[in-house]
Amino acid sequence: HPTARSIARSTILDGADGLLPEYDYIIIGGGTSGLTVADRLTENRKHSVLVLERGIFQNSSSVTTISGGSRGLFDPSLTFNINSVPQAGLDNRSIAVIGGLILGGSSGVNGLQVLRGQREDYDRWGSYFGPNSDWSWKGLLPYFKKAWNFHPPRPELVSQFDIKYDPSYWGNTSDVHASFPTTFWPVLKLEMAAFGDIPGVEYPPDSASGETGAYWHPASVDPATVLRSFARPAHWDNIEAARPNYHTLTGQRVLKVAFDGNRATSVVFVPANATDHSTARSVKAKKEIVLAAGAIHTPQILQASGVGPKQVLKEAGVPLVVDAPGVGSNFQDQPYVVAPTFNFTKFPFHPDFYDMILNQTFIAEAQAQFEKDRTGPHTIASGYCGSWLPLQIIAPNSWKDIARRYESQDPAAYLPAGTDETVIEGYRAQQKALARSMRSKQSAMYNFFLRGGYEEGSVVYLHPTSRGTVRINRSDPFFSPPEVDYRALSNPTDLEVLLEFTPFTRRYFLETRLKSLDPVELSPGANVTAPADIEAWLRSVMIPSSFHPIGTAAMLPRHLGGVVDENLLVYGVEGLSVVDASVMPDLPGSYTQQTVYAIAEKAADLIKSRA
Ligand SMILES: Cc1cc2nc3c(=O)[nH]c(=O)nc-3n(C[C@H](O)[C@H](O)[C@H](O)COP(=O)(O)OP(=O)(O)OC[C@H]3O[C@@H](n4cnc5c(N)ncnc54)[C@H](O)[C@@H]3O)c2cc1C
Repeated sequence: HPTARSIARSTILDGADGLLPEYDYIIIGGGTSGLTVADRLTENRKHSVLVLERGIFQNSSSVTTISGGSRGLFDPSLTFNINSVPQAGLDNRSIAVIGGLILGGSSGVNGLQVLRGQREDYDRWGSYFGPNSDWSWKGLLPYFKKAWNFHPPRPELVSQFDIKYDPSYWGNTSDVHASFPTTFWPVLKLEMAAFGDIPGVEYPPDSASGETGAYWHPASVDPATVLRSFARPAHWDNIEAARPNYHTLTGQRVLKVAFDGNRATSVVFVPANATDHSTARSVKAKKEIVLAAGAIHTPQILQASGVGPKQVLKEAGVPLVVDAPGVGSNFQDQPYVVAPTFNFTKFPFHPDFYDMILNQTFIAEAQAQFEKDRTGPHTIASGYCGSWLPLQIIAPNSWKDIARRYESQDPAAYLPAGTDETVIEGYRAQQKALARSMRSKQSAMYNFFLRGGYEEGSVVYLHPTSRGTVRINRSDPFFSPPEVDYRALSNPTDLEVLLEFTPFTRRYFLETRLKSLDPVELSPGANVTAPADIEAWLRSVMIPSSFHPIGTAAMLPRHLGGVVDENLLVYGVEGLSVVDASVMPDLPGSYTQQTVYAIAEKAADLIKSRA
């Protein structure tokens, strides 16, 4: 395929000795957003840029292989893994908080699913600033197009599986690729058609058209190599286009941003394996310091730098630069439940998803085919289809009451005790907007994603109402991981919504054409029907995360607890911005990577425009 343009190749510094004393821009975190922004800022070769990344360059097969989805998730050398605060709402379970810790960040370990939220999601973000904000579907669409290079599915797949797609929602110049495999599991056709048996479910023209419904979507796979397409190969790798103005220093943990008065002037860092400050160094930024350490670590770095809730900083002994109550508040992720799970006891389809796990002959044949011409089952990453549905389809009898009860809550009632007034006001604004989304046909609350096997059951709750926190460790702000508290199910609306998901999912299996496959419920079991029993089961199995953390440095007006403004500049200081998933004020009705790349593209334009 044509390489659309020259990709960056930063000089990768061998230790901190090659550092310049000063750069125009320093980017903290060489992940999904950080490498995208760094590439764009160095394109004209005028500005000097340093990327500081805690992980290292890793190109093992755990990163590149796409067959079966994320392998990095199971390779501890590629990720951080923090234990969350025990979750009172989840039988006191502690949850693994996992993200990419390599050059390329989470884009190098994620599940490769490429999904855009609904139009209303991005319009909602702008609405917090008023009617003229260009944070909107219309304002972001050019950046979605710039961020992604779409490759349509093969014609034979399109006709075999009735796939709808429309390239007009996509671009074709980026080196971040979105593509389809050369084959799909046969049962998916029936499973996708079954969604249409449910009243109200539509099939939009494309997964990226910003609508709800059932659809097929691509994966972040480069179709030319059938390897993972992610921020590092897309925005960093190309040796032919060396950019002398662009340095990358890997294996370094940023401890904090240092200020001269209110101006962010330098970044303090240590080798990633350091356990104290004795080897700390610092490097200066002339124009701007850009935070891109992800939604878990960006708030840690801000707080450790003196930008955060003043009480938290006081308890941690960190001198205050600016009281920013929103830093680390408003933490959100998408709860995930592997169930209800059904087994199709009459299953005339072969092959299926489980052949790639259990059938050694099949796996070997697939491997031979893949080695021959890079086609076949090994081109299948993880999920490529499912449904993203509004509450009124899921809960036809109760959606109005759920939305009404949610809207009438006191916004402070379920936030942590002592939450700042501005953060409460921000939640009040979100509450109004989310209640509207709950009533809208065009905002998805529920997602069922299909794998194409004789067993299915993967449900994601797209717009939880509970809000968590990410705080520095008060006794060791710099070297201990931050304290991550999902506060799962702290808002009772989440349980109300989730209690509707189980009967709805049962309807999908038992009251559509899928009943011809004699589905039998494996988990939690057909006898678990009383709300109290479903609740007990949910509390024991639900994971409050789909690895989509956001919101901890939210782009919201300051009086609504915002941390960054519409230009992504941190309030109350100068020369400091945030460009990663932390800035999303609330979740899109989809997974997050597609949106992170689009935000980063827009961020790069914003930064360049103030150069
Ligand atoms: C296992 C997993 C599966 C996922 N699956 C999907 C999926 O299928 N589809 C989808 O759309 N989304 C998925 N996501 C989410 C998506 O990948 C993320 O939303 C997105 O990549 C986040 O980008 P980011 O730039 O905010 O952060 P990241 O890409 O995580 O980048 C942050 C970078 O900062 C570095 N860093 C952190 N702290 C420091 C420090 N102190 N000093 C220096 N560097 C630091 C990190 O090492 C990392 O490289 C998944 C994520 C994970 C982890």
